[in-house]
Amino acid sequence: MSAIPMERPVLGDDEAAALTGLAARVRELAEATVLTGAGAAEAAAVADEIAALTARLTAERRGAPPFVTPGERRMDRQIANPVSGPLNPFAPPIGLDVTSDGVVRGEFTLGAVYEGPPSYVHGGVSAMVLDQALGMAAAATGTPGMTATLETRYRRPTPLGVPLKVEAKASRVEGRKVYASGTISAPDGRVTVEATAMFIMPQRFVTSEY
Ligand SMILES: CCCCCCCCCCCC(=O)SCCNC(=O)CCNC(=O)[C@H](O)C(C)(C)COP(=O)(O)OP(=O)(O)OC[C@H]1O[C@@H](n2cnc3c(N)ncnc32)[C@H](O)[C@@H]1OP(=O)(O)O
Repeated sequence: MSAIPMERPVLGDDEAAALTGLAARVRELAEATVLTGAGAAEAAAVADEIAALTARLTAERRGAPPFVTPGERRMDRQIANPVSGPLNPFAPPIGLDVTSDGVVRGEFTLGAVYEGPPSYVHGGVSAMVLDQALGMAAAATGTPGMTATLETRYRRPTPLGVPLKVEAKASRVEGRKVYASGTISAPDGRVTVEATAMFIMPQRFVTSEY
């Protein structure tokens, strides 16, 4: 069992907007950090200022990321999700829509902080994006689950700094197991990464509400 508590405070609109704004600034800071040409002295001075800001935020520290009141989908309460969560500076964040027929789609651009091979997206980042999109497609069947298997096929390098598309759909449900597949494609429409996955609704969630 995780040491992180499941019970979370639920943010009001004002606090969610303020923290989302904070996360956006930290995201910019992360990109500025990997791209800065500041010299050693300036980098050290900025590091001191950031340490002071971190101490200010840590003065009121929660045990786990908060939730917001979800809309249609229960999982949307997790605004610190590392793929789609606007509260998470690590997340691009990627807006993922689910159509009425269960197709998950999103458009996104990944910058320098997600670089793997020079000028291309890190393969683990692509896998993370696909895990989320395929997981949402699985959940759209009405049987949300944890990733049991995720297979990625990297057909060609995924470019940084250009608009990418992710798409996913569930293919079948077998009891607690849901199978899904999806792709990431480049602006020319060519698929760069394909994925298939199997999600399992944990036995413990069958009898308790997730
Ligand atoms: C929740 C809402 C989220 C909803 C949110 C959706 C969007 C979020 C997307 C991100 C999702 C993640 O990253 S999730 C995080 C990454 N994934 C994880 O950490 C999962 C860790 N693994 C587990 O917790 C567990 O092993 C589970 C839940 C996968 C299965 O546990 P279980 O429920 O106890 O399953 P169990 O009874 O043992 O087995 C049931 C059947 O599945 C098979 N089976 C079990 N595990 C596997 C496996 N890894 N690969 C293949 N097959 C497997 C068994 O052989 C058996 O087959 P048979 O006898 O029936 O033939």
